Amino acid sequence: MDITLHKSQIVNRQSKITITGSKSESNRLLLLKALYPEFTLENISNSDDSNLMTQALISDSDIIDIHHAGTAMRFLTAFLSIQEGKEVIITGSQRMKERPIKILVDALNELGADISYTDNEGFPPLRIKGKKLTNNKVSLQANVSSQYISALLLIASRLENGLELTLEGDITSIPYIKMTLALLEEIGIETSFIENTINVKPNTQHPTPNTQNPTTLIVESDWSSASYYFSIVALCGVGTEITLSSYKENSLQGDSVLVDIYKHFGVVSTFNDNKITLRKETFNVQPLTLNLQNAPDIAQTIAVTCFGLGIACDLTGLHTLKIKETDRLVALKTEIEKLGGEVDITDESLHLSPSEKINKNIPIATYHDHRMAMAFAPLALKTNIIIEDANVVSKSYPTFWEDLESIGFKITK
Ligand SMILES: O=C(O)C1=C[C@@H](OP(=O)(O)O)[C@@H](O)[C@H](O)C1
Ligand SMILES: C=C(OP(=O)(O)O)C(=O)O
Repeated sequence: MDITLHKSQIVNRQSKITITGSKSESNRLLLLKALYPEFTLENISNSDDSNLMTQALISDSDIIDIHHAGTAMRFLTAFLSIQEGKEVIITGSQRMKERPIKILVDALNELGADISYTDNEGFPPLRIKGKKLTNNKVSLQANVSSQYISALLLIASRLENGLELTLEGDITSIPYIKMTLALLEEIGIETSFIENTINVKPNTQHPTPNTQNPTTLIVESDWSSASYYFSIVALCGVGTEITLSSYKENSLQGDSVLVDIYKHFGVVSTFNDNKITLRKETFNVQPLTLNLQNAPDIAQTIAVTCFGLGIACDLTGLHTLKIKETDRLVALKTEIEKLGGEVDITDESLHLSPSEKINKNIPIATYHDHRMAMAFAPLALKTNIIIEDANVVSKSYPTFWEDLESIGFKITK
């Protein structure tokens, strides 16, 4: 379904939006709950990816199709490898079959797993014969995707001797690794991360480490989803406010760095009572230079904000973008250039030149990538824009379009 976003204004200058739980935290906690059922979860993400994760964890089918859900694919590969006596094929969308997984499969097999490729070496689908993993030390390349590392950490406490993981090379997306370790600690598992070595202590006895004190874990709302509101406020007039719930100042999510980044565009954030209010203030228009190695999922949002404001930007640390839902660097260049911008990309960077106009009524292709749809939507504050295959947002934020309508966006099918 393609939709048209007509040139819009935020109706209520003090709009409020509630966003559901972080997709990243949810997918970790769902897996941990499958290993340690005693704790309860609140504010789990309503995203397709988390629903797929939930279903896959209880599936007794011998084929699991995880569609476009990258974290679920990686985390389940580790989970299924320790389900003794079970044999499963895990597959996904056409794009998933192009997203590399060899680094994780090699590490699991070195630990003693039995995982093979049904089609192309290095890529899903995988045939996984669940068994007891007997080794406890492994090294892996850390500059391709942190999801491989989190996947290993999530099952580590269930291995006989725990896990000692040595990370080779530059470590990408570090906040996601720290999030995994923090959640393990929250349920009582001991971990350490010193220089390039991570240790997780075993916890093979039943039930959970925290049995005497069963825990309810409340998932903080999704900061990547919040990024689109930072962009909206940045593109609005001075005085516009949007309040988002439920957020905290000390987040486990690396994308909370938005608070600092968007000061550059005059967006001032105030925390109060688990809510964050974004307010547009006057600001000095200046080019933006930023390394996003720790927060790759907000690269599209930031590039489009800069384009909407006519500001130049130099974004680096983007090497993981080409293996996500689509090659996000190529997708950004193609779509911003349709709108009249000028973009240069390398394998890990994006340069946007300053611009003065935005072409009207341009159809934006989304390439099965939720973040393409959501990142371009705020431009409707400047001009009419068409978003192709708009349902793609359900991968992480199913009510995105309704929420935009509630604050004044005019949308027709
Ligand atoms: O662990 C996670 O929840 C994620 C890690 C990041 O992936 P990479 O480490 O591959 O950059 C991020 O882009 C993805 O959306 C979610
Ligand atoms: C990259 C993303 O997700 P995944 O890797 O889990 O498919 C994302 O949500 O931006």
